[in-house]
Amino acid sequence: MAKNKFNKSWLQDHLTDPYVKMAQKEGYRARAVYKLSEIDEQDHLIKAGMTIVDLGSAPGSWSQYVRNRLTELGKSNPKIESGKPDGQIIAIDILPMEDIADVSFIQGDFREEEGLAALEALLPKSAEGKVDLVLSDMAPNLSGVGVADSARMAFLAEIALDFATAHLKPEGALLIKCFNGSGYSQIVESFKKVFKTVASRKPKASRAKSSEIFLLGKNLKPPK
Ligand SMILES: C[S@@+](CC[C@H](N)C(=O)[O-])C[C@H]1O[C@@H](n2cnc3c(N)ncnc32)[C@H](O)[C@@H]1O
Repeated sequence: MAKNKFNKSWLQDHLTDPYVKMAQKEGYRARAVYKLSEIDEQDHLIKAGMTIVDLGSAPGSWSQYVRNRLTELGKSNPKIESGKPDGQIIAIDILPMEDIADVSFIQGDFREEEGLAALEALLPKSAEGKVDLVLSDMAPNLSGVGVADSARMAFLAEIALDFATAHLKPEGALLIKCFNGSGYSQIVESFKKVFKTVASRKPKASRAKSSEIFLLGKNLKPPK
């Protein structure tokens, strides 16, 4: 009964949500795109020529947005073929994702060695060809038990941070989704050990009643 009530209220919110309508109109697969677009507009994350990794990419609206931005930026680079992005996009999700042109997608679990290795195999090989931006909208399947869900989310945040530490260029950035609950302050502390600047973002498209918050780290500190 309680579950039905929850589903009804979610459906009501979804049907009247302006971001859902806008996403449908603009051809994006999820309203989540407006969380990334707002943060990108504020923080100028996406720039021409970047290699960008999208963790937890399905159904694909963040990858679509990144592809659109890099294609827009490619218009002013005569070396880029018309309609092509000026940059590289690599995405991973446990779930399947319908193809997006110019996005290299791996279906795999980022927590598992196999998924991580498949992702790493797609990264640029040259020393100067490291990653510019790592995005993570990964979220666990919620159990409804706050402490357990926060712990799973914190684990995803930690492994995204490990990946970014290993693969980002010194001036690179990492944007991740977190829950502002138990474990959040530890994630912020971990970010502060790795990045010179750390900021939290709560974009308008992120529902006010959700504890979702995004953490942005920029410019790696030199390794000790
Ligand atoms: C909120 S959705 C992402 C939405 C996406 N940013 C978009 O704009 O379409 C979270 C995604 O994280 C994925 N995910 C969760 N844990 C993961 C893991 N360990 N490895 C890969 N993907 C994972 C889920 O399968 C889900 O598709």
